[in-house]
Amino acid sequence: MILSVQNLTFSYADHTVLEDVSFDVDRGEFLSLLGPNGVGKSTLFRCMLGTLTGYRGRVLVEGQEIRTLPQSQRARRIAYIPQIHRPTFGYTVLDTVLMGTTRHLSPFTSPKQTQMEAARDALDRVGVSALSDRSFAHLSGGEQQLVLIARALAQQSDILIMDEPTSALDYGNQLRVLQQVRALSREGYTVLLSTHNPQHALTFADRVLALHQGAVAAHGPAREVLTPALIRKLYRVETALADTRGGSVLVPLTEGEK
Ligand SMILES: Nc1ncnc2c1ncn2[C@@H]1O[C@H](COP(=O)(O)OP(=O)(O)OP(=O)(O)O)[C@@H](O)[C@H]1O
Repeated sequence: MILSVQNLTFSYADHTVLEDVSFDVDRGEFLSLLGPNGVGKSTLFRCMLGTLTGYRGRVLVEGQEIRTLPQSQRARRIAYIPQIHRPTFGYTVLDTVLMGTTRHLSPFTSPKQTQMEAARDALDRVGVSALSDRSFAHLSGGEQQLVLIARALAQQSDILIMDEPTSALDYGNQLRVLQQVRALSREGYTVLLSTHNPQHALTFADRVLALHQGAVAAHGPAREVLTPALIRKLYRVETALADTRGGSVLVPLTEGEK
């Protein structure tokens, strides 16, 4: 087990968002986090990243409480991959990825050979090294998301936290990014990824953690816990599960079909 969240309770002022949340994550696992808008997915991630520290309970990374680690050590263990945003700055793709290595740099040094190698290797790993000299701002959303993943890999952390990385992407780019993320987990990276699309969890994740009203509603292998009953509880919609050549598919039921 690489991560352990134990009895985590977090409140913003008097608004309790997470209450007594516990789960473990194994090395190399791809865990998908599901739950309705406002349930506390981002809040949970921010506690796990050590950026929110006022929680009760424990967040342990290989037995060490995350909020007691200095920022540089936290970044060595866990990388956060943000949603894409439209940047106004004019960095190249390679410079953007090099920023993932800056905890090794002082403001007065230029990237060393090893950092250049880490950045180029990371771009290569996610299949976008051909974009190295392009302007990051001018890439498509899918390409930008892959570059942000490369930046996290260049940071050389072995745990990747991704908050709705596919929300701004078209269908093809969503699948390409998720395939890439799954490939990284098969290489040994531990991935926690939140999504509003339970089908993505069903197709790509090993396990699912579902939050409902601040608590864990389900936790286990994606194909076992992602049932129409859970979907109804989380999202108040009716679905059916269909077996296809490509795996299980959640099908929304219309009024007449329920
Ligand atoms: N800085 C803050 N101060 C006060 N309340 C906050 C703050 N950030 C989030 N909240 C509240 O905490 C709750 C959980 O928010 P959070 O962003 O973690 O949910 P989420 O599951 O990630 O939502 P979404 O799926 O819509 O992105 C919400 O009710 C939100 O309004």
